[in-house]
Amino acid sequence: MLKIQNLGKAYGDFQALKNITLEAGSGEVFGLLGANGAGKTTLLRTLATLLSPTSGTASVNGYDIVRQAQRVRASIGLVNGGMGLHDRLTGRETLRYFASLYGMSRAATDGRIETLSQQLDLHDLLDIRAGGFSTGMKQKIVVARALIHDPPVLLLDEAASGLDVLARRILLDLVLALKTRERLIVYSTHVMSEVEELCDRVAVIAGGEVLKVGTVPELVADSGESNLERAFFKLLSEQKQNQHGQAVLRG
Ligand SMILES: Nc1ncnc2c1ncn2[C@@H]1O[C@H](COP(=O)(O)OP(=O)(O)OP(=O)(O)O)[C@@H](O)[C@H]1O
Repeated sequence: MLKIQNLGKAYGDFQALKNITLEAGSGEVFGLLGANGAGKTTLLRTLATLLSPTSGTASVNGYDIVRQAQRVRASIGLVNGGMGLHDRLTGRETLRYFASLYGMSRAATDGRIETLSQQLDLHDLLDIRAGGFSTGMKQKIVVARALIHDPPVLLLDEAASGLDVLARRILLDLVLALKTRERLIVYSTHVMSEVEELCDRVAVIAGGEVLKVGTVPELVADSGESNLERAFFKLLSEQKQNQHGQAVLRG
């Protein structure tokens, strides 16, 4: 479902992603765990074909992110921090508008809205204008909007950041509700508890590199530490020591 091989992305001289190699399959919630600036957004935006890689390859749902960008876009839903809702449109109008961008018929759209409404409990907000939504309601419609075309891959980039405690709970419950055998969910965050609750496997990312991939229990056990946060910081300090060692060797 997702295959990334030696993917690199440079902004000018700055290498934001370095040789990322990862695989994830349908049915998984796959976490990208990293501090601010680790490269999570760059990676997700590259997979979403919004940025071009400068080296390596990746495929999403079997489609190459460079050569088959249109097909990749049809295969993904992307949720990032920004809500970007139009205050004057109701929930239903928002979803219909996005469905029209995907070329969906009215019948297919209304069927899909009904399915999403049941899955994500949207009943209360379909016929209210977004201007009157709570943050939690907005979050629900933003996730529904990303899923209107029923993509097999959902990319969530720090989707819970900036949400109040209630909206955050709604988002995490949505992710759990959306987990099906047919769908891959990639969930980027810097929050350990979100990874512990949601993710089947996680890639720890720092300085544009993947430091380790595994389940939370595997990462904790391999580190010899007592929890994910400690395991995470140990990986980061090992990376720093390696970089320091390499710098010394280079003289
Ligand atoms: N357009 C850009 N030009 C130059 N450098 C950039 C650009 N976008 C991001 N960067 C740099 O690339 C690195 C990775 O940024 P990125 O936003 O991908 O990280 P992140 O893990 O998503 O962090 P955050 O959660 O803060 O967004 C950072 O050092 C950032 O400053």
